[in-house]
This record gives sequence, structure tokens and C-alpha cells, in this order.
Amino acid sequence: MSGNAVALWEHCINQLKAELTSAEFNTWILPLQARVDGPLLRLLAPNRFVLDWTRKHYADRLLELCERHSQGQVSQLHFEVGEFARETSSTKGKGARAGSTATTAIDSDLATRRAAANLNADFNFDTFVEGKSNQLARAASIQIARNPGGTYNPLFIYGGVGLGKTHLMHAVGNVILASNPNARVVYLHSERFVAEMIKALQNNRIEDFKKTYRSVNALLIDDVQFFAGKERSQEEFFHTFNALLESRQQIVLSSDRFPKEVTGLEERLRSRFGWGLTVAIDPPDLETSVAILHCKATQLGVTLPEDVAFFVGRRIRSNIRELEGALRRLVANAHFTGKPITLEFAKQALRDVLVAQDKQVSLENIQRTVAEYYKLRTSDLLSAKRSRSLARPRQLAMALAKELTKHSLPEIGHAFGGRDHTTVLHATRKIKSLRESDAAIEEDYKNLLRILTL
Ligand SMILES: Nc1ncnc2c1ncn2[C@@H]1O[C@H](COP(=O)(O)OP(=O)(O)OP(=O)(O)O)[C@@H](O)[C@H]1O
Repeated sequence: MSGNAVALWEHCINQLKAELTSAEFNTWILPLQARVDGPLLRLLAPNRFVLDWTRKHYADRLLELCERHSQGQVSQLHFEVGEFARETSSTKGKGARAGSTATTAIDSDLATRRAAANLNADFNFDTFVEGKSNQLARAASIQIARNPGGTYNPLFIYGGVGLGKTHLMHAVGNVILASNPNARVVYLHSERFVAEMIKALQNNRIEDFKKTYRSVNALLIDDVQFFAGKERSQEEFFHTFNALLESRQQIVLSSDRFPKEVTGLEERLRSRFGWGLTVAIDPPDLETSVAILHCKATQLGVTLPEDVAFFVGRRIRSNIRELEGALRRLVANAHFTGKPITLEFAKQALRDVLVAQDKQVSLENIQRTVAEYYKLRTSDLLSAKRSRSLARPRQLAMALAKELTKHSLPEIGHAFGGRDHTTVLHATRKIKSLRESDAAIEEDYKNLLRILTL
């Protein structure tokens, strides 16, 4: 099946997944295998029952999706009972018939399993740029993807917004799925876990819910800080967590802070989060930002001149998602106007973004700038460690956050590793008095103000 045909089938299953309940999707759509032969979409069902039901209830919708997505090129459906041959090492690369049929089945199968697991195929290790800031997290993720349920369990990835935690989790899931055709992987945002659990409770299906999550080979839960304050969900997750760990299945978790500092979680859960391996992702340094820009530009089919990449990387420092947004805007602008992407063009096209960026000094930006200034890691700045070499820069960063942003004291405390608002208040007062008595602090403060408002 060509890339287009795979994309067509992926489109169909993603649409149906959004339209159907997960029970319907898992029962009727998930077992199907697909193949495109000219204008024909051939669907293989594992048995007569699935075939009849799917044809009766979903054929019209599937045909509609196919026609629309393929712009009329695929316009017929054909259902059969059966299974495409899987590719084995003995059929790999042999004659056209075995090769093409086998690859087709594997591709469509993988696409279906990926959709069922909520995984994005674009988030993989090939598209993840390595830098000092994410080296350890990347290496640990690769290790786990190759050897799930092994030594590092759970893997806990933490770091600020938009720095690649989700990307790495998907990459782990994608490798596990691709290397084991029987592996069951589930990626979920913690809020979705909570929502599904509530739905299961309302519909008297909590036993099914438990069974589903306790029978996976890899469970990837994003942003676990959102479990805070949700006791019933924590309880359920705690048991799922234990069951998976006991049966040596892999767990990967992410959060915006270190496990011990996720507030609003039961202590037993917090301590378990730290049982395996905990790795940080920090904001990228300039070189990594530039490399990421080049990588994303290539994916968009453009080549970015070096000076433009450095300009964008230097000016947009808060997170990688924003870096990507700026690049997309640049590429779209160049496309519409037909102009080449030069430095002048970039300055012009990104004017609004940069003005907004400059005005709105973000908390991440302050943390990252202060960390760079004192040659620390952002994660240390947010940690509970109290050594003087960390405490003073942290207080400075909090004071700068109060001065340069509109965030409240509790919000600032929250962003600095879940600290209390009184800690922030104390920091601002302390820095105010130190600036009057200590020339070095005054100079640091002024330097940082200048860098942040440049
Ligand atoms: N090292 C990297 N190489 C390539 N792309 C990256 C890298 N790090 C992050 N990205 C990209 O940046 C975007 C944001 O990353 P991601 O969604 O993984 O962030 P996150 O840390 O999970 O953020 P959040 O806390 O908001 O969930 C994605 O498009 C991702 O592909």
C-alpha cells in the first residue's frame, strides 16, 4: 500500500475513533485490516459477525470518508473475511507478491493499532533533535522503548511547557508497537484518564475500565500533575500502577515538575513515581533550538538560511511549541507572497509575534534566563534544594517574575516547583533589601532585567 493509501486508512480510522464510543471502535473497527487496490478499499474482517455488522453500520460512512479524502480516487468498498499475511523474516524482501501484500497488511495494521493507542506517528525518535537539555531523557526513552518493563520502571520525564515530553512518550509507544505486533500500548493525558474513569463509574463499567488499563504492556500518562486533588482517580491509578509494575509492564509518566514536588498527590503515589528513573528536560540552548528549527523546516519542505534560524532561535526562547509556531508562520507567509525567506523577510513576517513575545516576558523565560545567567539547570531552580547557590538565584527569579509579569504570587509560587505564595513574597522583599545593601546583587538584577526586556 502506498504512503497515500496508508494515510487514507489512517484518516478513516481517526475519524471513526472520534465519532464512535471506544467500545464500538475497539469491537468493530480495530480488528479490520485494509488495503487499497485502485479505486477499491478492501477490508478484511476476522469473522463473519464482524464483517456483517461493520458492513451494515459503517460502510456508508467509510465510503464517504474515503471518497472525500482521496478526492474521488477510492470510490468502492469490498468486505471479506480473512487476514493479510504478516511479513516474516522469511518473506521479507522476497518476490513482489509476498513483499507487497505483507507490507500492506503490516502498515495498515500498525496504523490502526497506533490510532487505538492514541499515538501520533510523527512523534518519533527520528524527528526528535538531541541536545544537552534533553540528552538524558532521550537516552532513557530509547532504552525503555527497546526494553520495556525492564530496569527503568516507571520512567518519569519532567520539565516545562512545550519542551518535548509528549513527543518522547509517543516515540516510546511507537517503537514498542512497531517492534511487537501483539503489544498493547495506551497513551493518555491524565485528565482523559480521570474523565474515562468518571464515565465508567457513571455507566457501571468500572470493572471494564480496570481491566482495560491493567492489561496493557505500556501505559503512557501525560501531565500527571493534573491528578492533583482528584482522590478517587489517584486511588484507581495507584492500583493500576501497582498491577502493571508487578507484572513488569512499562509505565512512562510526565509532569511539569519533579515527582516529589507534585502537590495535591497522595504521598504513596508521589513516592512511587520516583521508584524507577526520573529524568529532566530543560529548555534548549540556542544551538539545539536552531537544530530543531532546521529539522522542522525540512519536515515542512523548506530550507532555512542559517542567519534566519539563529534569529528566530535567539528571539523565541520560551518553548519549542512557540518556536514551531513562528516557523510555520514564516513558511506560510513566504508561500503566500512567493518571496524567499531572508533575514529581512523573517523580521517583517514575525514582527507581531516578536513584539508580543518581547512584551510578554513569560515565567519560563525568566527561569531559563536566570538559570543560564548563573549557569544552573532550570530544573534545579524549580527543585526543593535549598543550597545558597540555588536559593539566591531562585529568589531573584521570583522577584523578577513579580516585577515583569502580571502573574499573582500563588501563580508564581506554583510555577516555581509548587511553592507557597508566602515564599514568593519573602523572596521579593529579600531581593529588594539586598539590592540596596549588596552591589553584586543589584548588578545581577539590572543585568537580568536588561536581558529579559531587550
Ligand atoms: N528535541 C525536539 N526535537 C524536535 N521537536 C521537538 C523537540 N522537543 C520538542 N519538540 C516539539 O515541540 C512541540 C511541543 O512538544 P511537546 O508537546 O512534546 O511538549 P511537552 O513538553 O509535552 O509540553 P506540555 O507540557 O505542554 O505537554 C512538539 O511539536 C514537539 O515535536
